[in-house]
This record gives sequence, structure tokens and C-alpha cells, in this order.
Amino acid sequence: MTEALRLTLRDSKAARWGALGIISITMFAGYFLTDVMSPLKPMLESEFAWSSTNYGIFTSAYGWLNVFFGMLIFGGIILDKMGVRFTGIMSSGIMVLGAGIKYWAITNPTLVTDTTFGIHTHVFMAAVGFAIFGVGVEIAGITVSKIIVKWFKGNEMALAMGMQMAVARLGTMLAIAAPVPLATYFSSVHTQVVNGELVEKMGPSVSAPIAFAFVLLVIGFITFFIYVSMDKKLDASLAESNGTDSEEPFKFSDIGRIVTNKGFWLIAVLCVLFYSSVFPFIKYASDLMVNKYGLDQNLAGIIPSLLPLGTLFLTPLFGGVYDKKGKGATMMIIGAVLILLVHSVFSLPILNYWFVAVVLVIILGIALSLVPSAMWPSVPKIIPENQLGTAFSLIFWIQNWGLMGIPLLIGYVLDQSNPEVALAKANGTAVPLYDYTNPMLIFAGLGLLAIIVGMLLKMEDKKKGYGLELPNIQK
Ligand SMILES: N[C@@H](Cc1c[nH]cn1)C(=O)NCC(=O)O
Repeated sequence: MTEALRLTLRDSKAARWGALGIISITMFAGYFLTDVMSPLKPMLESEFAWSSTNYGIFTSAYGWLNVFFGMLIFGGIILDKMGVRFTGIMSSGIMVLGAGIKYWAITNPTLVTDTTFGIHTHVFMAAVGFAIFGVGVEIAGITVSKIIVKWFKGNEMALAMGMQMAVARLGTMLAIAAPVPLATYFSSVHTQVVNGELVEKMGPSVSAPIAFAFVLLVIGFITFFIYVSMDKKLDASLAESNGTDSEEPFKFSDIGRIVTNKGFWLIAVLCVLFYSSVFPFIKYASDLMVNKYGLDQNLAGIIPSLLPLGTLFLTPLFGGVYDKKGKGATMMIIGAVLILLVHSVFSLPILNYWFVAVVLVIILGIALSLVPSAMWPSVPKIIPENQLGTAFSLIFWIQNWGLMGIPLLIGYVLDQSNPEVALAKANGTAVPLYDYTNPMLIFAGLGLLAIIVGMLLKMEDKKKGYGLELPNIQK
């Protein structure tokens, strides 16, 4: 009888996977907008005369509000205080707002003639929209992680996190592959910047892919309301079965507990190093394909899109391996080794063949499957559930320093290492190709540091017994 009473909605496989499917739609849309500008870098340069530094500023804006205004940390506290329903609706609403501002800015190249805080207003306003969106998508990310723990703890948690990430990566893949064809298809006569002058000219529509992303985000916002009704039913079934989480409610003193935990710091530092060598790379990957491997701009997104493609299958696979066999810390170290290998080869001024790029991107996809599928399910092994929202938000906050700083650094280094490009643009002469050696060495350095931190994490796990090398499924 007690067994029957203990059953809750999350014990139903269909209900918990259904809930996962719904929240994955919201994240899919969020990941699409996150990377939608990546393949458009060459177009932003040719249509609106953006420099690599301008592009770096825009890309780094993702973390401005999260890092400097602590929005992610507030988001985590709101999540632990107000719950997943309120925070999920709030964050997906913020994503829609940010995307709307970004779309407005990109469709107004007349802003190019002004500057704000020393930045072209066109770049600045697009960056403001992206910064607002960054708050939304990051808070949505931690909300979704907490939702998965709520529904899947003690079951297929790593597999569920892997599946959600796979759907989100589908958004990344589409964001790398689709924007250039979309922009080309919707080509029109519009305002462009030529030799510092605004001219009406036929050209690809950079704003069309952003409009598409905006529509996806609105759909994701609406579908989250369906999840809200499921979450209410889960809470009701938990209350009925007497199984309401007996966890202590979140207290501000918990922040002190989290930040004095060495395991937390190791995973947070590993996170910033690893992700800084992958997500900012994606922002420049299409441009790298054009400049290093000589690919046509219209086809340049194809090779980088293989990166998320591989993760679609591998992240759930590795998540399943972690659930059943364990070895989480080892998986993270192997992922970091692959990062070092791939970026080191990318940095070599030889082997500039497209098939080499294909192989490297596929290996990078394996790393991007191994590390997240082990990293995120490891956090609940180090941090108690009632502090998870805050812990995830602190980890993401630290990660956002990298997601903000590294693209900016790469854009700056690219301009500094290739002064002849800016010169040619200013003189209106043929623009030479960028040499990507220095940026790729920076990415390789991050991989090396990630290996060291991964090893320290494995040693700490041995000492503290977090169970990172143990399976997640309780037999
Ligand atoms: N905090 C996010 C960052 C991000 C960047 N692009 C999309 N999301 C994150 O780390 N998510 C986990 C992941 O592996 O995607």
C-alpha cells in the first residue's frame, strides 16, 4: 500500500519525458538565437562595415548584464525562492524582449552614423538586445537544469540532461547552418555602409534570420506555459503522496556554504575554461572556414554545423554511460584533452584542407558531448538540491566571464594580428584574409588549463567522496 501511495507524477516515464520535451523547445529557441549571428560575421563586415572588434564587442555583450550586474546570481536566488514556474516564464519573456531589441537594432543601420560610449550605435544597440537576451537564456538554462533534477533525480538524470542539451544543440546547429541561406534568400534593397557612407543597395538581409529566431522564441515562451501546468500537477501529486520535498528552503547563508566548497570552485573553473574554448570558437568558426580553409561564405557554416550535429547523438549516449557506469571526472578530463588537441592543430599555419577542418570539428563535437554530459549531472553530487539553483547560477556567472571576455579578446587579437585588413577596408582596396593563428593559440591554452583543473577535480573527488566516478542510477 505504501508503495502505491509513494507514486508521483515523476514516476510516470511518459510524464517526465513529456515535461522534458516541452522545456527543450524553449531552450532550442534560446540556443538558436545565441549563435544566429555567428555565420553572419563576414556579412556584418561587408554590409555594415563592422570590424572584428565590433563583432567581438557585440558577441561579448551576452555576458554584460550577467557578469557586471550580477543578473545571473539574482536569477539563481529568484529560482530558489520563487520556483521554476515563475522563473521559467520570466526568463523566456526576457529572451523575447532581448531578441526584439536586437532585431530592431540590426534593421536600423542608420544607427551606424552615431556612437554610444565610443561604440557605433548600431553595434551598441544590437549588443544591448543581446545582453538582455543573455540574461534570459542563462536564467532559463539554470531553471531547466533544476526542472530536470526535480523530475529525474534517482532516474535517468544524466540521460535527460543529455537529451535536453541535444535538442538545444539542434538549435545551435541550425543557427550555424541556416542564417546565410536565409539572409541570401531574403536579399533586398536596403541601407548599407560603403566607405563610411550610407547607401541604398541590393544585398542579403542580415535581419531575416533574427526575425526567424524571434518567432521561435515566442513559440518557446508559449510552450513554457504548458510546462507550468505539468509542474503544478507534479507538485499536487507530491503533496498527495506525502512525498513533498522535505528539503530545507533556500537561505542566503547557503551562498557561503557553496563558495567555501572546493569542489564547487573546481567545477566552476573547469566550466569557464572548457566553455570559453568552445562557445566563443563557434562565434568565429564560420569566419575561420572562410579565412583559413578558403571556403565560400555561403558554404562556410556547413563544417562548423557538424560540431553540434555530433553532440545530438553523443551527449545522450555519454549521459547514459555516466548514469550506468560513472567515470564523470575522467570523461571531463578526456574532453579537455580533445579541446587542446583540436585547437592546437587549428593554430598550425599548415594543413589548410577542408577535410582536416571536418575531422577537427567532429573531434570538438565529441569533447562538447563528453564534458557537459558529465559536468552538469556532477553538480548535484557536490551541492545539495535546495542550493542547486544558486549553485548553477554561480557556476554560470563565472562561466559568463569567459563567454563575455574571450570573444572580445579574440576579435581584438584578430584585428591586431591583421592590421592590413582594416587598412584595406579604409582604402577601399581588396580585403586580405585574416590569419587565425593567434586566436587559435588562445583557445588551445584554455584547453590546457582545463586539463589541469579536471585532474584537480578528480583528486578532490577521491578525497571528499562526491561520487563523480560512480553511476547516477541507484540500483
Ligand atoms: N550557460 C550556458 C551557456 C550557453 C551558451 N550557448 C548556449 N548556452 C551553458 O553553459 N549551457 C550548457 C551547455 O552545455 O550548453
